[in-house]
Amino acid sequence: MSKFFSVEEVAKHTVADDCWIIIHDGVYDVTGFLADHPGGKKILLKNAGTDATKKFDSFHNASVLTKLGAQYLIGKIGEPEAETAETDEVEDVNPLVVGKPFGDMVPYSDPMWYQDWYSPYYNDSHRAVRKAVRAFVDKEIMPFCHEWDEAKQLPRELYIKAAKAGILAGCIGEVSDPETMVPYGMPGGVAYKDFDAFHRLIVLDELSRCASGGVTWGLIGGLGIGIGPVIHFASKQLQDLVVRDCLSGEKNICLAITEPSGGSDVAGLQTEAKDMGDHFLVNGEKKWITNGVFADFFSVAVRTGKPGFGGISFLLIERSMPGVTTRQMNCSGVWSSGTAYITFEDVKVPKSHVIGKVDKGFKYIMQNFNPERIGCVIQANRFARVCIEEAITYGNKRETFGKKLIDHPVIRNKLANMIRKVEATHAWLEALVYQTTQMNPDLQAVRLGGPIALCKAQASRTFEYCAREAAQIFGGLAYTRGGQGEKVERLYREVRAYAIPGGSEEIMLDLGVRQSIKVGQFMGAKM
Ligand code: HEM
Repeated sequence: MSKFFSVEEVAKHTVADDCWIIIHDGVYDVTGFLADHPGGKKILLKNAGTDATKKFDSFHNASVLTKLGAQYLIGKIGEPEAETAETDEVEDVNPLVVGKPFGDMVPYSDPMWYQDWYSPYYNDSHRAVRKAVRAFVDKEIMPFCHEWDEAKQLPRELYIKAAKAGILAGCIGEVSDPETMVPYGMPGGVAYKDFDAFHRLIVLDELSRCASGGVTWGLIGGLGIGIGPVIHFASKQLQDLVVRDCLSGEKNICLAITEPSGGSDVAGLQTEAKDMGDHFLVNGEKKWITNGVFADFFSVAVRTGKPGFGGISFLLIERSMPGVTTRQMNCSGVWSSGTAYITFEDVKVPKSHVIGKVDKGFKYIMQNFNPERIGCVIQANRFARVCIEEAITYGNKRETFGKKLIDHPVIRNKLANMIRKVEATHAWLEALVYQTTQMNPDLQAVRLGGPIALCKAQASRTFEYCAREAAQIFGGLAYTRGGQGEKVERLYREVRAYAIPGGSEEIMLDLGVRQSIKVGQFMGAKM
């Protein structure tokens, strides 16, 4: 039980060897912190013995108190509360509430169905997943994103914890044999057979609330796209080798397609796999490979046949195979995700490690693109949403020219434009995800490829726009790593990691129109 102090008692502790401060009704003895306070010693002494809540809030994120401040907390202002008898009184019901709201209610900081709008897509099982993943992210991820980014890696325990919480399995497509391949239950206690595309959307969306592409790419980036070819096209033997270990967080897999000579032009890839009878001899380089720094398995696109898209195959390469080397790349963002430059030098890959059929790899790459791009949309749009949340919250506390930022029409105009883009993108995303739950999978590549490509470009441009506008609202704080502008500064650096990989905006926009025109022609459009 905490100790209680009166305001008068705190007011007696105002000198360098005995300095107390009140923040949000907590009493902090900061004597031992004076020399280390990043904002300086004098400012604490100037406010010693007083309630400095307002000033504290204007200079810090709330997390500073829970993370760093906790060690200086010595008690609370007030008196111990008397035990209250339980009553049968009915709680006040807010007349504005129409359903079951969830989250902190900052406008537009969550999708509208969280703020209790009616939606045809979600039921109680989705609410259970939402709650479970949010609790996990708030406790296990959110407080540590900055330090993991600076350290350029995620702790191994995070993969294990995320696996146990069902988050790893909740971010990939359906596996053929969940009984043996999925080691833990799904989030929110939902049965595997009932876990649908909207549960998956929620898992990734909630995960992205951490506002770190380093964390999302680091935790599930390589897994989500690297395991796709394995679960959909590989032999049972390869699936047994890879899937369970990756879903238990013990091992990592990545997808290696892009090369130093080209990214979006997949058909031009050059890494060579020479048929040597009982094995392939692989030589080549891969670049910008998410999770490549620490991956145990690599789903690698190689050239086994003629030039162009007809001569590409997929091989499962293991790090333990001699000739595999990876090094960390220095990118502008997503630091903790282990982006790698990989060299394969005379790597002998047994024929049993061919994923699917030889020379059919291009088709597998194409099929992998739709879920990958939907994943990019989910992350980018949640990041854009975080920019709205941060900007609204900051705008309500920061004052300039005698009034709060939010009271300046120019700031509200910025927010309005951010909001309309994010909400439009989210509605399109949900409509597309719904199609994936209804449409014959063979039709999806043709009918959904174009709209998903356009939606990816829509999401990354929305993200870029919102990161820019939030950075303007935060001013210098978003130009400095850490502190109050931490999330916005980091996200601003990470925009390109969504606008380029998985199909650059330029390719997405062009593909979206080309494919829609073809579909229109097949459907008899008179153009
Ligand atoms: C338990 C009490 C406190 C703790 C643990 C604490 C911690 C910190 C930390 C970690 C920073 C670095 C920036 C960040 O990470 O947010 C910082 C900066 C700062 N703090 Fe505190 N602080 C405390 C109390 C206060 C109080 C009471 C004031 C003012 C009355 C204050 C004024 C400042 C200022 C002016 C900065 C620099 C902000 C900037 O760089 O823009 N701090 N503090």
